Amino acid sequence: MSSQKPYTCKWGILATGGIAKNFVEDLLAPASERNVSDIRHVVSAVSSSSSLSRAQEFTKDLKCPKETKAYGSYEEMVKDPEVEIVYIATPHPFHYENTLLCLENGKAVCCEKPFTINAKQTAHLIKVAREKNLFMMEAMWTRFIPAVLEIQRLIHQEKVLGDVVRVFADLSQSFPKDPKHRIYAPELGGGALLDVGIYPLTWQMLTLYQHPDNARTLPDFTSTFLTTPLTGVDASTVVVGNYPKLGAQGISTSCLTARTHSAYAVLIQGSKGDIRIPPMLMNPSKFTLELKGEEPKTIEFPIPGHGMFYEADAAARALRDGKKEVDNCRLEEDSLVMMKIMDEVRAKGGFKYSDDVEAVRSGA
Ligand SMILES: NC(=O)C1=CN([C@@H]2O[C@H](COP(=O)(O)OP(=O)(O)OC[C@H]3O[C@@H](n4cnc5c(N)ncnc54)[C@H](OP(=O)(O)O)[C@@H]3O)[C@@H](O)[C@H]2O)C=CC1
Ligand SMILES: O=C1OC[C@@H](O)[C@H](O)[C@H]1O
Repeated sequence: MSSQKPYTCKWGILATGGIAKNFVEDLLAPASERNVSDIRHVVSAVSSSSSLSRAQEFTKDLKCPKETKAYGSYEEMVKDPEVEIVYIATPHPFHYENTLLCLENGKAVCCEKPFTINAKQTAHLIKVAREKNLFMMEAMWTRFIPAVLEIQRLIHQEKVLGDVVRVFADLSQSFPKDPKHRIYAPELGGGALLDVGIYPLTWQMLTLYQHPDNARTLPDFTSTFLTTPLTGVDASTVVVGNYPKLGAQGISTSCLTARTHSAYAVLIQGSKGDIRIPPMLMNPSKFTLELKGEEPKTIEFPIPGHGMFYEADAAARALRDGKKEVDNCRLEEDSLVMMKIMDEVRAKGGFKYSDDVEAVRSGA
């Protein structure tokens, strides 16, 4: 074990909903449980736009240390000098303004997926982060999960599957048909593509777009976007990408009214065999490698918690090292490209959110 003092990363938490709870539980988990000793996380502050008491209850329920401050507004928290980086956990339409608020107050940002509603908003955030020389990342946690990194190594460096020819990825969950729930509500950025479809698309990016022989060359896309009469958002979306440099195809599907089949959530097929990932594809802790003519082998990467600490660790190391973005989730080449693809899929489907939700600030 290194004798150097670990780098302390001081987090501010913006919003107190479902995913903020998981993220904070992971920040508070001892880093030693995942064999990490070079960094540590501190929850310096929690803010709620609802009320101070909601922020206080959140810190109490999650057993945050007594030093954790509670704020009844996001605006107050971003002025706290003890906060180094803010984790944004509001519904997607607020990511753009929330991130600007943080950057304008000199804070680094780790913002939940999707980064914003559209590519224009993401491009503006990148411009502001660069002008202010601040670290920023999209909290696409899948990109930092150990099993995922191992799969990338196996197929890109070791080339265990030979030529990768096809990748299927699906995230489908059957949600209660509540038009007010953020998953269906257009004013909260509802719809399959932005909420769940981004994950199977991420798998296409991780395996094919980022393949060294493709070198982040954009694929040719075809897509279908099925809207629901409930609220008009997409309930089911399919995106197929052709990667001519690889001779490969990626098929990404998502649905709000059916569930991913238990057989696999991701199937990566190559000339020498395949890799199967069981549901759920966001944070897999195991996968099965089946090479032609060999017995299938399941490889496990246990996750001692939700698995959100891996993205937090990557952010902390980047801050410690003075970097402005993380490696496996680059701002222009990964997050902005993802938003451009999703813009295109929505445009082909003839779907737009309200002007308010799609807006960028004037002069952006
Ligand atoms: N990485 C992952 O696995 C997951 C990521 N997500 C992402 O995280 C984001 C939040 O999702 P989730 O935690 O499920 O959402 P919740 O509805 O559970 O929480 C959202 C929180 O945002 C704040 N908020 C501010 N303005 C509003 C508003 N007008 N309406 C509703 N909430 C508001 C509230 O906190 P307060 O009152 O304290 O300000 C609220 O509790 C989404 O963008 C989603 O894509 C979601 C689930 C899983
Ligand atoms: O990121 C997510 O992953 C899990 C889903 O249930 C949730 O709606 C989504 O936001």
